Amino acid sequence: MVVVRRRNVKVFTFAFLLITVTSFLLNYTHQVTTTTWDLRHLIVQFSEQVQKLFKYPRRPCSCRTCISELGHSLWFDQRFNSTMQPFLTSQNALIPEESYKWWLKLQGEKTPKNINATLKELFGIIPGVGDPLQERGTYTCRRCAVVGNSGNLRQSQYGQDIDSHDFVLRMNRAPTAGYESDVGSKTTHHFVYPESYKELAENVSMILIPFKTLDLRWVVTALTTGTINFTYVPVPRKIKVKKEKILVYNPAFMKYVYENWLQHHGRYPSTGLLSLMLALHLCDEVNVYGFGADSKGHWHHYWENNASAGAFRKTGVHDGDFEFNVTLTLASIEKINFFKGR
Ligand SMILES: CC(=O)N[C@H]1[C@H]([C@H](O)[C@H](O)CO)O[C@](OP(=O)(O)OC[C@H]2O[C@@H](n3ccc(N)nc3=O)[C@H](O)[C@@H]2O)(C(=O)O)C[C@@H]1O
Ligand SMILES: CC(=O)N[C@@H]1[C@@H](O[C@@H]2O[C@H](CO)[C@H](O)[C@H](O)[C@H]2O)[C@@H](O)[C@@H](CO)O[C@H]1O
Repeated sequence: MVVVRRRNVKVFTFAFLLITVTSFLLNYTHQVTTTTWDLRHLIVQFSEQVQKLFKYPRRPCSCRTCISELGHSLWFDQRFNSTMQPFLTSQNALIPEESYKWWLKLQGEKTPKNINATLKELFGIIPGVGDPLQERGTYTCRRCAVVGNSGNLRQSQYGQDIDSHDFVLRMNRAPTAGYESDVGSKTTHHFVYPESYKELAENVSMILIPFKTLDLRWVVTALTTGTINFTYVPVPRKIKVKKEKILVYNPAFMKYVYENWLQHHGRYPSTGLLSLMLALHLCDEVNVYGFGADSKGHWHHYWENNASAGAFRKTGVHDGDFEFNVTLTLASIEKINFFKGR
């Protein structure tokens, strides 16, 4: 009788400990699971969490999985470099010589102004710091939607889903007015270069992607004298964005994207890939919308009716197919979620 009771106490103690430790570990990872008393399932979960705890004593985020956690895909681990800085800031405004040489060739500027003087002038006008996307809170789950401009967004009804993210990143001439049910209405960050600039709402952060020295100088004049109105096409003389809302994409990060992720395909990365890569480094969960062709194989923009338009794949500046494969591979290894639209 006493022996049976002792055994019961042992079994009870073991079950109690198992449940306590498992729930602690699940809590530790903030993993959302449905309650189940299937012992085998519980043990598998338990061992997975123990493995994670040993692998990542301090997890980088509180989502179910965090993008920057390595060890799941060799393909990803060989490309992802968490030390690369996506933004130039007033404190980090130095472009390494090798990156600068590469970047200078992108648009073949004939007589570029001195880069250090240009950056000094720029960061004398914009603070280049203080944006929520630059600051990594400890132990949060930063959910980002990267919204490309593909026609596959039309009739997708993704609007509400896109708007539910903490950060919504859009680019170039993308409109939301009139397309809300498919693309949403929230924008926290908008990627532009002088030739693709569009007026932004007051609360939106503008991320300038500079492809040449003139692009950096354009920001200065567009906020002050309005003297630059032409690059390789006409560009707006003035922009209405608040100085505090302007961020600058790092040319060294651009080179990293070109080498590590694009493996030198195309002349340089597209705005879409540059946006996606920035999100991969700054967000914990990335959901991708509006990339790729529509179901009929057309590569037009969602706000245009010309189904045969497909500059993204035709100009030869970007390798649209290679870029799209990188995106699909990221989705296949569950680093991003890819929403293919219609
Ligand atoms: C004529 C031309 O040069 N078009 C380029 C335009 C154009 O300069 C701007 O819209 C400004 O007017 O910009 C581009 O980009 P664009 O503004 O077209 O689209 C943004 C990003 O969305 C993805 N995309 C777009 C259309 C489509 N059918 N499938 C897609 O996957 C791509 O990742 C794309 O980068 C650019 O900057 O990269 C790429 C385009 O090639
Ligand atoms: C249609 C075309 O080939 N235009 C190029 C132009 O490319 C565009 O550059 C943009 C950034 O400035 C952006 O990357 C866009 O996606 C590209 O199509 C530039 O390379 C420009 C440089 O002088 O030359 C134009 O012919």
